[in-house]
Amino acid sequence: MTQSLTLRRPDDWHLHLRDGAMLEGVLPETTRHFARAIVMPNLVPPVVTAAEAQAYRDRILKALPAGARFEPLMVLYLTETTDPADVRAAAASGLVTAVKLYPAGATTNSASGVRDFDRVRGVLETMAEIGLPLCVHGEVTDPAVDIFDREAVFLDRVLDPIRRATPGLRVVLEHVTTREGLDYVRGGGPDMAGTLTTHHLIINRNHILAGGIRPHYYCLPVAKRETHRLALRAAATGGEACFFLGTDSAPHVDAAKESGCGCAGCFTATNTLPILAHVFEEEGALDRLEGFVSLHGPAFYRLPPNEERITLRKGEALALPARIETGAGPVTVFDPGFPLLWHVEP
Ligand SMILES: NC(=O)N[C@@H](CC(=O)O)C(=O)O
Ligand SMILES: [Zn+2]
Ligand SMILES: [Zn+2]
Repeated sequence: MTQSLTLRRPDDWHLHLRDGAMLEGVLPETTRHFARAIVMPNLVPPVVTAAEAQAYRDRILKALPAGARFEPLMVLYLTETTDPADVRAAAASGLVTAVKLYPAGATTNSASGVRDFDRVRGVLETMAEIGLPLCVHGEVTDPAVDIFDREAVFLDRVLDPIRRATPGLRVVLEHVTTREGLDYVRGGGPDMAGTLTTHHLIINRNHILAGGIRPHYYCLPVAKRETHRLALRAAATGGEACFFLGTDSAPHVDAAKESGCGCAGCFTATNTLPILAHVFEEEGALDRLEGFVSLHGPAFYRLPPNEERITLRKGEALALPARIETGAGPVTVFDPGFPLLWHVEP
């Protein structure tokens, strides 16, 4: 029985760090285990221009805990007025690693996102030309579409037309939650990838709604039926290079989650690796964990994998805090519902 596992240091290909006191509070939770992260730009106001990405990057580096080696990979928030020349320059200088598409109104802080996809055609063509990936929040916002169907409908109505109109565009379908999404990524060829979150491997929609409403399990895209969760687990643990970890760790203070209109987002930075080791062990796939957390992502983003190693060891159940205290307020850590026997060696 495997009791310890050494891997290249992982990266997180979809992370929310926020800003200010929240950034300071959550950043150590990620830098403890991860070498790099794709940092989502949905701040208020959003990170739209290269100059804004540079300033945000500086704030992240300033907030790093002493001794931490961590590289934030910056992302521009795509708006209908984004300037293709600014995107081109930001990519050429190495400042940005991707551009993020939020359909306007789809999720937290997405009001400045895209309504009319014809208006971003020039930016997308530039990105296809220079090979800069587009990270996509894949849900339609049409109020007539049931919230559980919004990802599947997005593939047909929005993503497929965009990809057909923009040959060569490299796309990451973020936080895939459905079989339809998985199959779309699998069929998309070498320019298509998908990130999978930690929490969608653990919860289905019953966990949110049965026996009482659980605001800390509410995120977008919302968790789907059990059949989808099982398909996500198979994709994560199956060794397919088109799938890799993007935790979508999305901190909100408890008061904003435990509310009459609670915010979407699960905070998983603290315990993602112990949870994933548990899942991969359950699936008899511990030998594939390194691919999922440390190799497939860099390969898609055309970056070298990390040289540093971490060791996971199985032992006594971890006593992790149920919430972390930040200067912005307490943030509840995602509860996987089982004891965590794997821990990352310090
Ligand atoms: N995933 C979430 O439920 N929330 C994210 C936004 C997002 O990634 O869609 C957030 O910023 O809080
Ligand atoms: Zn999203
Ligand atoms: Zn996110």
